[in-house]
Order: sequence, then C-alpha cells, then structure tokens
Amino acid sequence: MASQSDFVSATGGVDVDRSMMNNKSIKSTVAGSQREPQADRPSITGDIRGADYYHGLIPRSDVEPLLKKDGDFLLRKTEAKPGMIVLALSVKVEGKPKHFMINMSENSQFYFESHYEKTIHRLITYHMSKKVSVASSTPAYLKRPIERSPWMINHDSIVIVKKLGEGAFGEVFLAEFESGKGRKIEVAVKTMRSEATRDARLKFMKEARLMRKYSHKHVVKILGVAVHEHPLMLTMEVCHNGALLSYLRKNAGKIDLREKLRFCVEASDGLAYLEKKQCIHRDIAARNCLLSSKMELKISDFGMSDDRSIIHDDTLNKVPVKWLAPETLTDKIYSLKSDVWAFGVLIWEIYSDGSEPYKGMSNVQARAKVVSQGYRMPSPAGAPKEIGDLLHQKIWVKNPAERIDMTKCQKKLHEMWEKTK
Ligand SMILES: Nc1ncnc2c1ncn2[C@@H]1O[C@H](COP(=O)(O)OP(=O)(O)OP(=O)(O)O)[C@@H](O)[C@H]1O
Repeated sequence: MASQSDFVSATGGVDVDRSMMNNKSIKSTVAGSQREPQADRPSITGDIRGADYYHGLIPRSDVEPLLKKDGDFLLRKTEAKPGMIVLALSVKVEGKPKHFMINMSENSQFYFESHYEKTIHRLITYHMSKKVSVASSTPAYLKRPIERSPWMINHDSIVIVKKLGEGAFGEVFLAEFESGKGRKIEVAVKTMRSEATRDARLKFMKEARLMRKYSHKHVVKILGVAVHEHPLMLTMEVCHNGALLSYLRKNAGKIDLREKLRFCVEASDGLAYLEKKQCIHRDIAARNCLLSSKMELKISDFGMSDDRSIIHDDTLNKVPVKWLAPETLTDKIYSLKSDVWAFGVLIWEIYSDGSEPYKGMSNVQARAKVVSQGYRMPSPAGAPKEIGDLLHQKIWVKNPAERIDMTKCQKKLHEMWEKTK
C-alpha cells in the first residue's frame, strides 16, 4: 500500500473521489453507485479526464514499467492512505519513479510547490514548457507524457442497458460501448463496488491485465477497462446465454450427450490455449464458463489466474475445495496440472447436469476422502464410458507429473467428438 511518505510534497492533495463525482453517465446508469455531486467542491477539470497521460486508478506496479526514461511522466489517482484518494504525478527521476501529489489551495488553484494554476492540465503544461522541476528537492522535469493504452476506456463511453448478474465484487451489466468514431457495440461490463478493498481492486485489475493478453474463440475476450472513476469497470464480450452452470441446472435432463460433449470439447479448446500461454486459471468450474448467443462455451473469470508456472498460495482462502487437486489440498500448489484436475470436475458437472460435486459431503469430508482415501467421484449416470475412463485413468490421477496435460486431453475429446459425426 502506498503510504504518505511515498509522496514528495505531500501537503494536502486533491481528494479525487470527491472532486470527480460529476460524471453524469455513471450517475444515471449504474444503480447503487449514484452519488450526488457536491457543487461547493472544486472539481478536477474535464481536461484531465480526457488527457492522454491521465491513467486513472492504476496500481503502482503497473506505473513503474511505463516510465522508462528520465522525464517520462503520467498522472494517476491513488490511495495515499485508507479512504483518501489523491492525484499523483509519477515521474522518472534519476532512474527511479517518483510520485508527487497534486495539491489544491484554498482558492481552488492547483500546485506542486509554488507555482499555481487554475487547472491541472495547465499546471503540468507549465512545468513541461518552462522546464521547471515539480519539486525543489529533486530534478523532476516533465519531458514525455506517457499515454495510457487504448484499452483504457472512459466511463462516459459506456451506457448501461440492464443487469446480467452479480459478481463477487460488484454487478455485471449489459451495456453499449461507444468506441470512438461513433461506433456502438454491445458489451458486458463487470463493475467493482467503490468500497472494495485495495486488494480486491488489484485482483480486478489483474484479471483485466491477464485476460487482455488472450484471444481465443473459447476464452472470454476483454475489450478494455474504465478505471478513472468508481465503479471500476471491465468491459468484455457479452455472452447472452449466461453461466454454463445455470444452463445445465435449468435444462437438467434435456441436454443431449452430443451437446455435453461439445461443451467439454470447447472448454478443452479454451483451456489448451491457456495452457500453451502458461496461464494457470485456478478457478475452472461450470460457474465460470459462459455461453454466447450461439451457445459457444467461453472460459471466463480470471480473477484467480496467474501466468507463473507454479504458484504456492498459502492462503487457500475462500477457495472452491471440491475443484482442487490433491497437491493443492495438501501442499497448496497450483499448476497447469491442477487446472487439469479442475477440468475433470467441470466435465463431471457437465455430465451430471450441474449437480454439486461430492454431494452430501462437506468441504472437509471431500478433502479427507480425496487426499487420504484416494476417493474419486463415480462417473455421472449416463456419461459415455470413454468419459469415465478419461476422468479416472487420466485426469484424476494423484501425481500431477503422471496426470494428462490439457493439450492431450483436448486431443482425446476431439477424437470422441469425431466419432459422433
Ligand atoms: N461476459 C458476460 N456476458 C454475460 N453475462 C456475464 C458475463 N460475465 C458475467 N456474466 C454474468 O454475471 C455473473 C457473475 O459474473 P462472474 O462470475 O464473472 O463474477 P465474479 O465476480 O467472478 O463472481 P465469482 O467470483 O463469484 O464467480 C455470471 O454468473 C453471469 O451470469
């Protein structure tokens, strides 16, 4: 967490949350996030919101790689201390990123130390054009504004249409996104409640950052993030038929074996792609697969994902125990192979119409049976023998080194699919 001492010139920064409350599109669209603008409070001028070097609430870890040479700078908002959001100018100074709070005077002028301007943009332009350091104690000259990437979008370009669902940190909406040039596209918007903790916000941003790297027919595509104001938003392709789990449950007994196999094949396509990208998903389950308007399956929910090869996670907090591999349950190790195990549970969910795995067992009981007794769920009633064999002989194998990988799993499922033609 950024502390007050991380900032040079930390004398009463601009409280961004309060000064940026005038965004009409959010006020009028996202229920529950409405806040009244406070007319008596000075507002950060619109020129900053539109400024290319304004990056909104991006985490510090994302800022530092952007500043490459001395004089590179960008503007962002940050939590200087819990509950206090301020504007900070991040500048590369003598090889290191430094962060300067923007201050506001009694008569609503903006300044770093001694030069005052009516708008932040003018203040930055002054320091840039006059080559005046923003702090007397250090040579912080503003040379190159670093533009935010095109996937950073403005709240103003999102118009909410209706609610689609409820996520862990906020609601998910159907929305219209105006992508410059007056072109409107339909998107799903995942929001994050403004009261979410800093950790939750970082997790949200991480999901966006990870998903943005991937492009596959069976992986939900992220289009951009809006982080300038609350609620934070992540825009992604919309999947009109919602979560796979709900579909399986709603249509229990009516989904034929061919469609179930297709779901398994498509999930394996998305997951084999992620395996090639070395992305560990960590939360593969029917609740985290979505269905497009054409009923294509898309892997979603990257909140827990990581692109490291092996993750040792001590917390095991609020984790979905019944989807975890034995090595995760015992040693808290996540890997591409623990994703394969969870994929097995997803196959099981698909063939059992969305039943709860290890039904009738608590998490503690399921864990004990899997780890100590080598228990494996029986193949769901009606599932083809080949599916049962795949689960029991290849996927739910105790030793991750002996467990099948996703690419081979995909191949096997495609072979089964070919036989149905
Ligand atoms: N791209 C999308 N298109 C259509 N509906 C979606 C989309 N993304 C999410 N939803 C809907 O919103 C619900 C919640 O989304 P999601 O599961 O991603 O949130 P979450 O915060 O990750 O929740 P959790 O962590 O509890 O799984 C989904 O079950 C689904 O109904």
